[in-house]
Amino acid sequence: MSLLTLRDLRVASAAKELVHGVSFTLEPGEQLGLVGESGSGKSLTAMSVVGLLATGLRASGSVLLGGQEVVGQPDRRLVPLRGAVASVVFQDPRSALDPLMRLGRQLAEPIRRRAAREGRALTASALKAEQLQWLDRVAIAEPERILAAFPHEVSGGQRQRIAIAMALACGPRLLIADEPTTALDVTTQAEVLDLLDGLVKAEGLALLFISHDLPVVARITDRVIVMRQGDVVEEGPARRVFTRPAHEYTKALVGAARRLEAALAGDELP
Ligand SMILES: Nc1ncnc2c1ncn2[C@@H]1O[C@H](COP(=O)(O)OP(=O)(O)OP(=O)(O)O)[C@@H](O)[C@H]1O
Repeated sequence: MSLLTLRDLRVASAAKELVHGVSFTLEPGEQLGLVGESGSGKSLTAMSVVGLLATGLRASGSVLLGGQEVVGQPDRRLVPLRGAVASVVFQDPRSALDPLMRLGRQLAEPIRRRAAREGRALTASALKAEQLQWLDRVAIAEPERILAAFPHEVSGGQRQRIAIAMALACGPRLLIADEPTTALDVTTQAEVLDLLDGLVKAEGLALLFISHDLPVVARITDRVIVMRQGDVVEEGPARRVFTRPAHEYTKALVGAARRLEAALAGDELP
């Protein structure tokens, strides 16, 4: 059974429809990219998967996550799916972190929730060992200082690493990453992306990776869906979409990415 199946997902505000019927499936362990310019409906599609649309927005159609319908379900039905089946890493790690709580306490929460779900007793020393293990897996140096720190006392890259650790510590089968590196500087972007890619593959997780950056998506996903103004305009293997785009809009996205790469490399622009 597919881990995730969207059938004719539509998202509308009181004023208008914003996502016009998106359908796709995601298999366990598969990495899928969702690309498109700003405002194309990527985030609304992704947030519909976990039933986290803003007030005033309504989803219709069907989203089956881990075999359970998400659309139209009350929060109490969705809470058990969040973290256990799918968890989310957002563009700005501050949205996942409480500014007034030490990072160690925040990281302890998903570790405790997972242990409770799995019926494991967790002693204080076992909890500490798991916290340190997660910090190691997200390549955080000075783990003791970081555990005792508040979010504003660590760098943006470290905040995102902690947010990734928290998302994975829940033990999900699907990780949704919504522009997870956009808020970081270029060097940190590459490091965090490699980290995310490595962890997802090591854990055998499915990934729904959202970005406007087609080359990045092509690098870490198997398959790509291209969205424009609330519609899917192209879907296919990541390499093929990047090297031989079929739709005019995808051609424009690829062309823009190539021009940017050439400019950064100091080549002459075509
Ligand atoms: N709460 C809301 N109320 C009304 N319209 C919204 C709301 N959230 C998003 N929209 C609109 O829905 C459309 C799709 O938004 P969405 O956030 O999914 O785009 P996106 O492709 O993720 O863009 P970005 O890359 O900038 O995040 C946009 O036109 C946006 O303005």
